[in-house]
Amino acid sequence: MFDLFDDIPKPDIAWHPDWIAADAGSDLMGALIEEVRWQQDFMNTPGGRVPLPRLTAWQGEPDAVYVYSGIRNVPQPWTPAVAQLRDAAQEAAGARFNSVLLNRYRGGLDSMGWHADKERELGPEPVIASVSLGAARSFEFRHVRTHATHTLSLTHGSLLVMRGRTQLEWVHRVPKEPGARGERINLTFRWVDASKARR
Ligand SMILES: O=C(O)CCC(=O)C(=O)O
Ligand SMILES: [Fe+2]
Repeated sequence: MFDLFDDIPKPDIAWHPDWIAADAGSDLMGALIEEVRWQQDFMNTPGGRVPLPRLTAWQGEPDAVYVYSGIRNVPQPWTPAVAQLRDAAQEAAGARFNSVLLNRYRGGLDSMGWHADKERELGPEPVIASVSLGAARSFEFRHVRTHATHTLSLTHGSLLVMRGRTQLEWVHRVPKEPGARGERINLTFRWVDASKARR
């Protein structure tokens, strides 16, 4: 039948809300808080250098060098809980990952602004596997041309796989939610081809 809404674009994603059981997810979150070397990074804005509104870490193979804001980021070695999640994410996504960006949202005022993960070293149609633990937060997609939006609640133990043209056609963010209580950790597993990096 003719459907008025057939034209509304949808991001190319796979969504597994109950990917990790709640107890196992809580154990993993505790391990990640302990074993990961969390750091406070800064970004350059017209108003000066400001702290990112979250803690971050970058792990992976030594050659998975990632350049952003002109900074060459050499990954930290894999730690045990991260490596365990990487193996499971590879299996679920049917793709290989040589690095991961970890984000730690300390509360509802921590956030990540609109962006697409489309650095050259990720290639044109990257598969990105995003694991969420802890406090559920909204994850919004916005279509770059139509501004259509799509919102998911990234719950404890969930896996979101983004692929195909998602990074070309959509931006995404984790908005501030002053009412959200508690910490959240997110891991986005990627394949970085350092030879494609801008130099
Ligand atoms: O915390 C999230 O769910 C988003 C993470 C993200 O978009 C990224 O690391 O590029
Ligand atoms: Fe992202």
